[in-house]
This record gives sequence, C-alpha cells and structure tokens, in this order.
Amino acid sequence: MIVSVEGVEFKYKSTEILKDVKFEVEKGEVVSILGINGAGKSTLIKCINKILPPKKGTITVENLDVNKMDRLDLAKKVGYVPQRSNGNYMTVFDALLLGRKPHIKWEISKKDIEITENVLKLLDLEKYALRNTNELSGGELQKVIIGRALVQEPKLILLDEPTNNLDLKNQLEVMRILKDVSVSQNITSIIVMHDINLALRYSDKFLMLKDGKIFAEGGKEIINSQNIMEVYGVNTYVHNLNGHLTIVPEEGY
Ligand SMILES: Nc1ncnc2c1ncn2[C@@H]1O[C@H](COP(=O)(O)OP(=O)(O)OP(=O)(O)O)[C@@H](O)[C@H]1O
Repeated sequence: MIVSVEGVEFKYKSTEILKDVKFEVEKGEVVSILGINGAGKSTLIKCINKILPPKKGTITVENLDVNKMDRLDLAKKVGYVPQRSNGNYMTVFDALLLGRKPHIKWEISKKDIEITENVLKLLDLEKYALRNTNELSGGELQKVIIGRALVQEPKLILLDEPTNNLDLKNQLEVMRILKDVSVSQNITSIIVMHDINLALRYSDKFLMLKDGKIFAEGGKEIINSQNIMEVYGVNTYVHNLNGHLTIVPEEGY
C-alpha cells in the first residue's frame, strides 16, 4: 500500500467538503477520482499533498504521516499537477529541470540533466526545449507541468484533470504514459478525471466521490449505470466496444 486515507474531514470555513473519507491505494495503481463539479475532488488531492490541512483524520504516503513530513521530503515522494498553471519566462527545459529541485544537493548533476532530457523526449517536447513556457499553447504547457512531475521521480503523482487542455491524441498519450510508468517504474497515479471513458480505459481503480464521501470504490465493475445515475444524475448505457467498456448517455438523459 502506498497511500492510506483514514477518516479525513475538511472544511472551508464552516462548509464541510470532505466527510470521513477513507480509502487505500496500492503501489503502481492508476486511480481515477470521479464525481460532479464541486464534489471535493481537488480538495482531496490537495489534502494528500499537504496543500490543505484536513481538520480530522490521517493521510499516509509509504506509511509516513503526510502532516508530519517536511515539504522537501514530501516532494521526493509526491508530484502534483494542478488544475491550472501559468507559463513564465523560464524555458521548457529549465521548467522541467525544476522538478529535480527536491533531489539536488549542491549543484545540478549529469543524472538530473539526463532525466530531464528523457522526459523531454517521452512527452515529445524536444522542439520546445528552449522556448519560454509563456509562449506555449495551453496543452503544450500542460504537458510541461506533467513532465516536471515525472522529472521529480516521485513514487506517487497527483493530477487534477490533466487531460483538460489536451487534444485527443495528447489525452491518450498522457494517460498511456501514466499507465506505462505505473507498470515499468511502479509509480502510482491518482487522477481527478471528468472523462469517464478515458478513465475507464487507463485506470485500475476508481473512487466515486459524492456528498463529501467515497460513494463507491473498486475496479471497472463500479462504473455501472446505477452508480453513474447516483453520482452524476445521468441515465447511461454501458457498452462493450471491442473490449472497451464505454459509457454512453441516454438520449435526453
Ligand atoms: N478556497 C476555497 N474557499 C471556499 N470554498 C472553496 C474553496 N475552494 C473550493 N471551494 C468549494 O469547495 C467545494 C469543493 O471544491 P473542489 O475544487 O474540491 O471540487 P471539485 O470536485 O474538484 O470540482 P471541479 O470538478 O469543478 O473541479 C466546492 O463547492 C467549491 O466551491
């Protein structure tokens, strides 16, 4: 087990967002968090990354209590891709290299450069290496931010709607890369997703969040018409298309 969330509660002022959230994630799993807008998905992954402090409960990563870890130690284990990012006057290469920061002691090593170059290649960003990040399209920038999390060589990556800005090919590519690193490097991903079909294709496990609680948790079997109705309020058919489970909303849902 890499992540354990136990009895987590979170409030923004007096508004309760997360109520007794409890789940575990195994090493190397790709996990999608599903739920309607405002369900608390981003809040949950921000709690795991210690950006927000839960009011109650415990979150551990590799059996260490996140709340007791310092930022640097946490950054060696956990990468985070936020919902929105801005570019700046830093080049793509330097923005990726920044992901090595938690590992750099005195100066940048050959290994740091090598890892950065590998991720540049993996995400097909080589042609942008020397361009400033404020001169990229939204999708290109999104890939750089995902790349920076990979350069960090974390055990766990938390991603908040990572495919949002991406065209179809890049959506598939990013999800495939997350799946590949989960298999080849045992890196775990917890991904907030709105596209249920994309989630179905690449995830091992699903967490459906409703009213601040885990409504359903498990494999593909929990992505069924009944649960989708309960969580999203939409009538759907579940089809098996060439071996891929596919959710199709009913006419007039
Ligand atoms: N800084 C904040 N202060 C007060 N309320 C907030 C704050 N951030 C989020 N909220 C509220 O908390 C609730 C959960 O927000 P959160 O961003 O976690 O939802 P989400 O499931 O990620 O939504 P989406 O799918 O729209 O991104 C929402 O009702 C939101 O309006």
